[in-house]
Amino acid sequence: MAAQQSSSSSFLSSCKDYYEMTKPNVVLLLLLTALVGMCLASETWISWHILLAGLTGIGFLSSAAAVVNHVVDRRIDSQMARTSNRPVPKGKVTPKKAIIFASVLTIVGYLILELWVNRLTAVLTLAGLLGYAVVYTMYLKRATPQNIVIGGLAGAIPPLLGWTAVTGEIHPHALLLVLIVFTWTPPHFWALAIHREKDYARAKVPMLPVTHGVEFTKTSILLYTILLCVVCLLPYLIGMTGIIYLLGSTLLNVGFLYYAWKLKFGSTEKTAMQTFKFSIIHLMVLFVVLLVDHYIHF
Ligand code: HEM
Ligand SMILES: CC(C)=CCC/C(C)=C/CC/C(C)=C/COP(=O)(O)OP(=O)(O)O
Repeated sequence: MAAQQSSSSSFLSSCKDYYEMTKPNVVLLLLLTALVGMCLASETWISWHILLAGLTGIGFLSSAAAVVNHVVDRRIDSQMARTSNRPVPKGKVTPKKAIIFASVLTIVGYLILELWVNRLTAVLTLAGLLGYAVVYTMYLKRATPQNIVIGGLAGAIPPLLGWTAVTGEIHPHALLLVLIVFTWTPPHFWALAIHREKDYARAKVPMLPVTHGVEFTKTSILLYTILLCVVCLLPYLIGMTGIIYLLGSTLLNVGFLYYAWKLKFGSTEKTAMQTFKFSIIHLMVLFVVLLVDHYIHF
């Protein structure tokens, strides 16, 4: 009885480790942006089977990319306080088992997209996986402080994946959604990188605060946030969205600008982390506002 109990609790804790490697919170936000891409692609309700198969396939391939990142980065992760407790550096999951898990997710996810959605979405999602797991993680992250600017393209692609899942075509409106996430990524990540600068320096990862200093990074965050405000206006200016989006995105952008300004000119120890946390709320609410605006269009 006791042996049975301990084997079931070790099975549960093993499931928890595999789940953790998929970066579930990141993948959930990626899926929200994909869902919004799907809904904005059509004037009518989208079919349930595209919605389910599309989100499952995109979710599986994004999760697979996150698992590969855990394996490739295990040395770096073991040297940073934020990541040293992850399942692979802790030895709770072997790299081999993690790669088998990532492979299963990749094959199943790809087949779902190829068989029940369309080939364009399957291929673009696979490109997103390779962009994050290979181009960003294996190369850019270790090579240049512009790593997250270029690598950010992989994380920005889900709205396009959602759009192509519904229409089978690449549309300029979908690319504009990608541009919003792409411009949002540098202030999102660099705020955290300032807070964790010592971690990155110790692990010898050339993140911007390590190579160019904290002040330069704060200026870059402010400039990208201003750029984000301009990019966020475009959907309204080209008639893609209505007044609800204009009001909602303006409020959110004022909030982001407030944090970016404070970080540069009146920062306390907490401001970088507050800016990072706000960035996540900003993107999440922005995409919900896009959705509301789409269905209640004045
Ligand atoms: C190259 C691009 C990106 C980089 C380098 C990056 C980096 C990071 C890092 C280092 C964390 C902290 C993770 C942790 O504490 O375990 C994080 C958290 C997060 N990121 Fe990003 N990110 C990127 C793109 C994105 C994108 C595109 C999204 C969603 C659309 C996103 C959503 C999130 C969320 C939701 C969290 C919070 C995770 C949690 O609390 O568990 N990130 N990001
Ligand atoms: C198919 C598709 C859309 C794939 C993209 C999927 C994906 C998981 C993108 C997220 C970007 C992200 C969290 C980067 C952080 O990596 P990091 O190594 O800098 O952060 P860490 O130190 O927390 O691991």
